Amino acid sequence: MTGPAPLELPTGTLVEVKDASFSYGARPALEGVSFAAQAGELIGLLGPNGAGKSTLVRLVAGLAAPSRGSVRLCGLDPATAPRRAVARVAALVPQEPRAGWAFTVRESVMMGRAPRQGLLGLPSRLDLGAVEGALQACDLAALADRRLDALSGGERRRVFFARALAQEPRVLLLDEPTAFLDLAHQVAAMRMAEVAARAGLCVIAVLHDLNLAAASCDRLVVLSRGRVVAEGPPAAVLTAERVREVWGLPVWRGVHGETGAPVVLPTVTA
Ligand SMILES: Nc1ncnc2c1ncn2[C@@H]1O[C@H](COP(=O)(O)OP(=O)(O)OP(=O)(O)O)[C@@H](O)[C@H]1O
Repeated sequence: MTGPAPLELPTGTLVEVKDASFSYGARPALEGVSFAAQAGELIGLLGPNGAGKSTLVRLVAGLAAPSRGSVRLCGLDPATAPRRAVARVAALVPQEPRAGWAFTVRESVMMGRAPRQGLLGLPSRLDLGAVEGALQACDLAALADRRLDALSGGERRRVFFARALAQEPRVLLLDEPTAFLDLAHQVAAMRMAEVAARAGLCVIAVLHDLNLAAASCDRLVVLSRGRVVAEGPPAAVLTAERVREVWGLPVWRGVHGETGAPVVLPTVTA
């Protein structure tokens, strides 16, 4: 990665969710979920609509607290730790990030530095370097002075990714990083996630494209109705039986001739 490297790379388990449950009012969204994620791993979080993927990401980011069980993020309880402390270890790119449309790309990426800046918010050399590194890593240098409202949807998603990188997190949480992207940019987004993981970050990405997830991720975690129903390497997790069970869809399951990754294709049309 040409972007900013964390100063001290942690190793081992960075995210640990133990027996966590969460409900929105009376409606359970997660029930007894356990999983752990390590530094250097790219994990794909899969499951049908409403399975609880975004809710799990919100628990890991500390935006909600489990009603039962526990969540640890780099040794912190993310729901009760100071937000600045959480933001120094984890960056979340939500499905629909909030954005100030009048800001330029560079200014938006600089916002990722907020958890590391002093009270006056004046950018240091480190801040400027991190921002330039993130702009380069996300191929945004040529767009740096454009306003966000003058970008395409796909370009804007790259800005949010760059803002998260500029934050220099240990854990990168990506909620549907490939949504609304064309095929080439979907692949580019997953490549950026892979590069971040190879640089030592723990990357957890919510994904709907099973084939893209299988081609990119080290490990897949499948949620269904608020529970983890499978976890492991893509080839072990993405069987035709499991896809039929979890997504309710019969599929042909093959293996990519060049990469060896599993490939699934629906065998029925709507
Ligand atoms: N703010 C909310 N208030 C009430 N219920 C909610 C809220 N957000 C999510 N839910 C419910 O919680 C469950 C899990 O939702 P969640 O968004 O975590 O699923 P998801 O797997 O991310 O789905 P999708 O793939 O559609 O984004 C769903 O039944 C959803 O309707």
